[in-house]
Amino acid sequence: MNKKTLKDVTTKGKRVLVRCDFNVPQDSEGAITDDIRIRAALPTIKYLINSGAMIILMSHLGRPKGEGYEKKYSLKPVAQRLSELLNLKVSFAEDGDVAGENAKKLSQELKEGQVLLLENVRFVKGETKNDKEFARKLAGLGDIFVNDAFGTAHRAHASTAGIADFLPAVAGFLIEKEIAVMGKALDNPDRPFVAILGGAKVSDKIGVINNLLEKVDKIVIGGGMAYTFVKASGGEIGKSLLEAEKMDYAKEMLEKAKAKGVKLLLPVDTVAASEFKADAEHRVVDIDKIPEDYMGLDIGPRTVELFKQEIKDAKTVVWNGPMGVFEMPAFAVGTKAIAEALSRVSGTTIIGGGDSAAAVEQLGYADKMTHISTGGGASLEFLEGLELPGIAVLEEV
Ligand SMILES: Nc1ncnc2c1ncn2[C@@H]1O[C@H](COP(=O)(O)OP(=O)(O)OP(=O)(O)O)[C@@H](O)[C@H]1O
Ligand SMILES: O=C(O)[C@H](O)COP(=O)(O)O
Repeated sequence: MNKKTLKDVTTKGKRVLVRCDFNVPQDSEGAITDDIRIRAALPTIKYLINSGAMIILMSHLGRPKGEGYEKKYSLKPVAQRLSELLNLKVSFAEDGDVAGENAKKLSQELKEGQVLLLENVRFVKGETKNDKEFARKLAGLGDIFVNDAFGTAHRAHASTAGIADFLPAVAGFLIEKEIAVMGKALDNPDRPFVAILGGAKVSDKIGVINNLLEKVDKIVIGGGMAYTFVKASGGEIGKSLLEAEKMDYAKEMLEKAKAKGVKLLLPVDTVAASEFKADAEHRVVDIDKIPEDYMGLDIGPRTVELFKQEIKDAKTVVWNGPMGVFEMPAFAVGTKAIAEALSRVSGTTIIGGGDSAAAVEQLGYADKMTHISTGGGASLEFLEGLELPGIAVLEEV
């Protein structure tokens, strides 16, 4: 990486603003169900503690609308978990303005080696708009900016990009590690190279397929991503997740794959449910014959076998996005089967995304994978070969 890191700057006695990606999955009560992203930030935070910096952490959580404090999206549970993991008090700036009076006061009071977490930066509209004034306000809290939020490095937001206009900006250890490991695996990948896409952020991630078709030998599409393709091919998808404006694009991608000789695989069957609920009535149906009032919430058994066959002999696999609503046991079968199939691949396996990583970890396959990236969309954009805005703004060596 040709970017400066933490080690290239003096941090002792400095207020260091660190952008992390603490966008962790939570249950309906707000309890954190997977803390990989918090643990992944610890090397940077511990280094700063030991170097005598005053540490001010920033993150987003979920996608609030930018209209001030909302309990559901508060980072307070993250402050508690972080404090347990560090075995150290982590102050929390309860502040709907994020960088308002309370945050200012608490950041001024920090002593060397102490840690403060700000509230969810997306409580302020200016964050996702990369607003200059909000970036300036955040920057006003510190002396140095460290970006360690690999999972959010594909967003040009105030706390990931704009802030670098006002402070010296360097990379944290997580960003450094992600780029090193993925760069090495993906620079000249062993083939067959297979990408598996799923999840629910369809409009966000469907766009990567165009570039992926230039890089991979096969693309396997499951999860919420599949139904737009099925519908675009003339299938009946009932109430399944659909990105209607992307249907033409999906059609184009199916044609492009054919023209390029890249195998693009869609599910052949699905577990369709009467509602989006853990105990909903459900049954297996053909992927293109989902009844009108049903929705596909997992890949079906024939699809599992088909996908497993395609993965078996791969030499490089990148997986992003679960195959179904794995948080509900009735719809977790496909994701579990794919995770298991990946754990047997002898080549390089890279898992990207908050939920995909959580699924692999919960199933006990984490140590069977080459790399579990903290980035979902970010790792896909990295794989596409795009420059991530949160990294582009950092100072060069
Ligand atoms: N068929 C489906 N219908 C609706 N939701 C689905 C379906 N399949 C998977 N999902 C949901 O997709 C979500 C995960 O998607 P997402 O695209 O956010 O992946 P991710 O691995 O978390 O990546 P990122 O870190 O980019 O968010 C899960 O909460 C899961 O329940
Ligand atoms: O989960 C992610 O992929 C990152 O935290 C980025 O979140 P976003 O897609 O809401 O920007």
